[in-house]
Amino acid sequence: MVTDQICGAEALGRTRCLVSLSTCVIYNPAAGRGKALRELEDARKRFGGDIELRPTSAAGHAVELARQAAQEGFSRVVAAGGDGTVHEVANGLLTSGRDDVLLSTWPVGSSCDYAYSLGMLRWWRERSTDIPLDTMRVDVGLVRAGGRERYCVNSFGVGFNGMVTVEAHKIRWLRGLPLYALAFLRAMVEHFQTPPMTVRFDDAEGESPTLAVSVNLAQREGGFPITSAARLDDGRFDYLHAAAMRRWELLRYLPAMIAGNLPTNHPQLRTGRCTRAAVRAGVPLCVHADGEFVCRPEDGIREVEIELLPGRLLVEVCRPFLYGA
Ligand SMILES: Nc1ncnc2c1ncn2[C@@H]1O[C@H](COP(=O)(O)OP(=O)(O)OP(=O)(O)O)[C@@H](O)[C@H]1O
Repeated sequence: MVTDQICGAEALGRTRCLVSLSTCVIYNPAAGRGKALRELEDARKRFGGDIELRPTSAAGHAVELARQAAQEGFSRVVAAGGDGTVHEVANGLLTSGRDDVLLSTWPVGSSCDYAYSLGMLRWWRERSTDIPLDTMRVDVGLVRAGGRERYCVNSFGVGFNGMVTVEAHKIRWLRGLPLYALAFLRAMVEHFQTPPMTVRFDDAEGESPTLAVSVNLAQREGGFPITSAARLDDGRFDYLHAAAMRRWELLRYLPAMIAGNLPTNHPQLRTGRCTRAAVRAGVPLCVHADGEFVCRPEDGIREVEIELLPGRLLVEVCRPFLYGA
């Protein structure tokens, strides 16, 4: 039951609150490699205590908690954690039957790529209590693979990118970009392969050896700004298709990936925009959506597709810091 709760923005005093919002914070105590709890204690002091805090008890639980919060009538649901928590909370809201619930982010996770594009990461880190927050309707992706269906809000990766996620989940002692850079190097050693794949962007289909396919709504994937021109509400995915690359080339381009300036004229690096994409392979695929597994090779799934749903989600943004400005 929602009572008289104070919205986080109102509790900031000088910060403008758009409407009187009832706020439920869903937090992942495991996020940020266990450092989330400390940051949340800090947040409690910053935002005041009159916000409903609900912890997750296991992976996947945030989906259920978010759906429940929307159905109980909360008007704002905060995902406090990393991209995995945002992914789950977004999936809960998008399957709740309500499209007017505001998704906000308290980025206490490891990489927080979505919060980066929303401007919320810098807002959070700078403790920018006098900068007003705003709302924005953004696009989401609907992913289908082997009878599974789920929403994605930030990034979608097939092949090598999925294997980087496998390695990132094994590393407990790093956070953010260093974590994903190490996971990248490990994946390069352990899982480098370029099997033939049939890749379709809208109606253009082609078959080629493929290292990785990224189809992103936002700018960063695993901390790397590989689709840095992406806009959250432009009705398009930004994609990067890394075809028949060699190991040494991948290593050579790591600094460019970190800096967000991959070459635009490399014959094996194809970029563009689309509203639908599909990948089919002769080998089982490793696929992530927002850093969470859609499928791993052991699932035996060889086909995956993603479709853009324009303006499906209402999110809280910090406009001065939008897109990492
Ligand atoms: N109570 C919990 N116990 C263990 N794992 C959990 C719990 N709640 C959520 N999880 C899982 O923890 C994983 C990591 O969460 P999250 O992505 O939010 O943090 P992170 O990995 O630190 O951040 P990022 O994805 O931005 O690098 C997710 O797969 C999520 O499902």
